[in-house]
Amino acid sequence: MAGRLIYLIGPSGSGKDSLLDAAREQLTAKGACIARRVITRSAEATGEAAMAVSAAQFEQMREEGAFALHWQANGLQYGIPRIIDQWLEQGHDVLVNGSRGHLAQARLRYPQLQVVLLSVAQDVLRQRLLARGRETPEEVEARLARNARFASEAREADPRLLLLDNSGPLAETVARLLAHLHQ
Ligand SMILES: Nc1ncnc2c1ncn2[C@@H]1O[C@H](COP(=O)(O)OP(=O)(O)O)[C@@H](O)[C@H]1O
Ligand SMILES: O=P(O)(O)OC[C@H]1O[C@H](OP(=O)(O)OP(=O)(O)O)[C@H](O)[C@@H]1O
Repeated sequence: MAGRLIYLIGPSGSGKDSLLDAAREQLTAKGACIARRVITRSAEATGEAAMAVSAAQFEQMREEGAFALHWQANGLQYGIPRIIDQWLEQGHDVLVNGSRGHLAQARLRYPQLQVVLLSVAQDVLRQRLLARGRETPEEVEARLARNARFASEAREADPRLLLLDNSGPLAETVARLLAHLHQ
């Protein structure tokens, strides 16, 4: 039986990477797989279990069909490796740190994908992004503006989606994600 594709979305800084990292051990123990993103940012600034490549390398990988999904956001290119199709065929659940902007296209390719939407109050979000220290204050504001643009879309989102608030402790968000996946 095919596995489920869990497409995790939410504003920059809402905790997508943190959630996947914190849940990694328990998820893999249950046979789930977490996609490793390919991103055109430097390895130092990747700050996660992602593969950093140059724009030229990304383009070559894209042309060779290396990606199941790929998109552009925040001035960067993001790719989800093709191996997820094999994992899904083998019956593994697959979790992807996805893009809100790419959701419609992702659904075309994976009509059964399940959306998990992380949310965090905007002021908490600003503080977390600044504290993360990866972007400049201007880049943080651009991410917050991008978030605002998606806010209305989220309200009319897929009724089957799981809405996860991550304004509280990360461990609680992890527990709610695992409970949802195992129910
Ligand atoms: N529940 C939480 N409580 C406090 N800080 C959090 C929580 N979740 C994430 N963070 C912090 O917020 C920042 C942004 O999280 P990150 O996982 O990088 O978000 P995203 O992948 O969605 O951009 C990181 O510094 C992270 O440590
Ligand atoms: O369309 P959006 O929902 O805004 O998403 C744009 C991109 O931002 C996130 O990546 P990344 O983790 O690189 O960025 P972030 O850490 O700044 O959120 C997410 O995984 C997308 O790849």
